[in-house]
Amino acid sequence: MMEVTESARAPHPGPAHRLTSNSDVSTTALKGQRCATSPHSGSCLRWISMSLLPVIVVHGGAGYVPRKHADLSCKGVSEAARAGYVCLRDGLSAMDAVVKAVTLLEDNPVFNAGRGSVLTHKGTVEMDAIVMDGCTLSSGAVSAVKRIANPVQLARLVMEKTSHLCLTAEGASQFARDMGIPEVDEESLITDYSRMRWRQNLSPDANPVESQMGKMGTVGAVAVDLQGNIACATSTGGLINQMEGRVGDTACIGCGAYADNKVGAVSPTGHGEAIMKITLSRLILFYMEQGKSAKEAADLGLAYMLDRVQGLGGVVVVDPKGNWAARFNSLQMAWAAAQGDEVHYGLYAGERFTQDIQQDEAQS
Ligand SMILES: NC(=O)C[C@H](N)C(=O)O
Repeated sequence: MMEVTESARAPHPGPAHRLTSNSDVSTTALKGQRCATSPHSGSCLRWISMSLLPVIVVHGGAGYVPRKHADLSCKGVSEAARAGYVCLRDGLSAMDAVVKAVTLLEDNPVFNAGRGSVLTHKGTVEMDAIVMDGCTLSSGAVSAVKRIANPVQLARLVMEKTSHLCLTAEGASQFARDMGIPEVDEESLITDYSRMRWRQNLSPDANPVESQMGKMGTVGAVAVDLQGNIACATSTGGLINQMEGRVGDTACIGCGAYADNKVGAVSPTGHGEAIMKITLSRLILFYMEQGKSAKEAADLGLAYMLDRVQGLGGVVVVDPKGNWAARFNSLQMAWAAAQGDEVHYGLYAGERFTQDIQQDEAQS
């Protein structure tokens, strides 16, 4: 994994910051667990941590974050993690929490998802999103969907209201209309920054593959709730100047997300074609099934992707006990984790800031 020395960058404005020197952005194993059965989950048996649950970990995309977006990215992921954590603390499900967090990130124009999505070669917005429930292995996804503000919510409806796993393009739009989801003006999803980068990449001497790393910004979340149920969600505008109709990893189960109460959950970001070639999310969970920790498995999966298909990216990972990891081999990845009434976040490798959630709530 890329080792970046501790950044001189100041943490984003806000109370109660401290910079830790902990370069291991993941939790350690814990003591004191019990086994429990949820009234909602039938036969799902889970090991529940007394101290590490609930937990949510979010990311705002791997790649290079422009300097002017660095603080906004950290603020965005911290707020999303915090909002998801409040859901969990209030007893809502892991699925509620990841959808809440990803919805906020989609609404934030700093990220490449929902509002702020990158543009296709033709200058249009086509988005992919997925959710997965680790108790039942139910999943829902949409791909190449247009003119809706929150694709992650549509993905959840695909999971809950249809017998399918993925709806695409016009079929997904028709389903959104059937579900009463309002259509938004495409312009409202497009930022000046996205349009500027689209124009730059239309020029004949542009290198769109290289510039992918300039704004990846896909968003995602993984969570374990108080019942020990696990869920994940991922949402993206895709790759800069991608072909119309391109379906990336985000809409594909096992690639752009996977959650299983027995093992953990993964939400990745990075070059979608590389992620799909090695089915990154499921691969990382496979390593965890073999006994690797969340951090070890994340590093092994990312190293394999780099070695085998020269793909860069990042992941957030949780296991059923609430151990988590945020790992990446790109230059940056905005991430945040909320656990034990603290939010940890960072942007460069080895960087970790911490805020106290209760103290912040008392001050606001
Ligand atoms: N920003 C990203 O992570 C891109 C996304 N994985 C895709 O290829 O569509």
